[in-house]
Amino acid sequence: MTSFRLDQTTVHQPLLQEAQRMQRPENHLRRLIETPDRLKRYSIEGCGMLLDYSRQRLDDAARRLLFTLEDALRLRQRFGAMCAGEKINVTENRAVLHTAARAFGDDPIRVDGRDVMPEIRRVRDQMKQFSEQVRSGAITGSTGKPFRHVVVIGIGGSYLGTEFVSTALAALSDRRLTLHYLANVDIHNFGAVAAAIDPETTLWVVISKSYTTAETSANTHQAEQFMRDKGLDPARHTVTVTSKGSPGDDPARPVLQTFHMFDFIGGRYSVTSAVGGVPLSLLLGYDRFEAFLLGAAEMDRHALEAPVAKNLPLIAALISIWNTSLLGYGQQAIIPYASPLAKLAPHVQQLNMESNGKAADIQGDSLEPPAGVVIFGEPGTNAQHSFFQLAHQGHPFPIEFIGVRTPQYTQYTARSKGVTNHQELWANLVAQANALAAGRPSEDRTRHFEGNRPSSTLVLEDLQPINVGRLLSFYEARTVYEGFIWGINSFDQFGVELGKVLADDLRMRIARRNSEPDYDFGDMDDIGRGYLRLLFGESFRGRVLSVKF
Ligand SMILES: O=P(O)(O)OC[C@H]1O[C@H](O)[C@H](O)[C@@H](O)[C@@H]1O
Repeated sequence: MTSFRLDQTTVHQPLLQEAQRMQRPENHLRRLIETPDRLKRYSIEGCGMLLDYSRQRLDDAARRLLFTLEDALRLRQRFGAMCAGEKINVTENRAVLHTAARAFGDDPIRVDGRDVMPEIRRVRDQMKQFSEQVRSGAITGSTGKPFRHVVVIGIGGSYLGTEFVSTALAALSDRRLTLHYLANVDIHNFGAVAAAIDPETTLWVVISKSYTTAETSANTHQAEQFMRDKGLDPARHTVTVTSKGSPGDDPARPVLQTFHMFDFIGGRYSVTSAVGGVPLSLLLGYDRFEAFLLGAAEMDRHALEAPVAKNLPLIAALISIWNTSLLGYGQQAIIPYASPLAKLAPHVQQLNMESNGKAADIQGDSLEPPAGVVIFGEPGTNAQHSFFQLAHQGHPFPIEFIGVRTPQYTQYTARSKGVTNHQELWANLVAQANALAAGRPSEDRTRHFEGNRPSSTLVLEDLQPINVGRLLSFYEARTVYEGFIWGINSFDQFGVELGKVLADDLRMRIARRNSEPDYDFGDMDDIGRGYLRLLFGESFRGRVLSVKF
């Protein structure tokens, strides 16, 4: 039988032995990076990107073995099946076709025998037309004024990826239009947005695949009430991005326009669908959005076609598995030395951790230990001045650094200590990766740097839409490949359900108290009761609080 998960391959035990061998002092990264041509032999280029993994704890023997996983687990073949519309989301019996959202050829992509491309093209055309009409002022708010504020209401996959891309490309945006996000149900979030917009010139873009998400519903109600209070008709200031037939696609509740999402594109993989497409083409212009899609499509092809030794996301996935499941690191950081990529780590947190934080394989059998890795990150150099103390001397974690060769602003060239800001940034990027790898021994333990801390560096030429598209698809493909190696379904998310069910019950009880002031939560469990009493100004024991905190 062919294996579908790492720990069932014949190469698993040998890989564990290789990982053991890497613990020996002679395999310290300080030694590995001194081997001849290390950088040349442990870096690859493709799709306008460079991946340097010379500072990973790998030597030729370990790498050779790691690369055999491609064949043992038929990784690219499985990636191909995904792109061809096979229903690899087995628990939900769905195809996984985020790659179709940026496919531009004439080839059909079929699900259950039906070509999905005509619908995808239709939504793309709709986005192009709508964004052009809004940007030109042909479509206006209800009082005839052009839209100047776009508020995206959505959470999780209906928010994070778009925020990553809009932040990355903000320098190219139409400065007449301001994009705001309303994700959290926290009223502070709504209050801040309400204070920043001008209702007459505001377009609300409600994004929800299900259109039943509690936070999104609450914020949409809040927005509708706010518009009515200002004497404006919310329907004439709203578009929805949602699944066909959802409550957000109800002809009985008309809005300016509805853009469809499809069940074969999961929320966290949906940036290249209308989820990202509507806000990004409003902000940047449709042509820039399309350039972004073309970059993502190019990386999809690379991920599928490049042989393992030259395949950027596949190598990144193998390294991630090597670090997590073989060397035993439980965390990874993404540290872009480019502030426009500040929202990359929050996006990849959802993309990767919601996809791969799983305890069962695709056949429903237990995984011990569970799959997944904790991902976090902040831009450098800021990170150096906050948590890098721990990176250098505390509990170690692998890092993915990202460098950008040409910044978005090239006109500010004042020099400090003989260098420009951008050059200073690069000096730090290179220094950090070296310091982590090589360390610096000292007799004084407080000043001792153990080193041997792995990192990779991804270099992009610039932050134009095409490269941001490539980067987005790189992380998607990396996540998918990791899931294939662990043998899990990276496309469901049952782990988020339990908390929602419990919140439903609590919401009902709070609503009951709102209408029945005598209801004291008496039929609840002790701890839950205590917290709901607290919310209504009583102590855990049911007395009215005298001191407010
Ligand atoms: O797009 P929606 O249906 O509103 O879902 C928004 C988000 O909420 C859920 O809880 C999931 O964890 C996410 O994967 C999803 O993207």
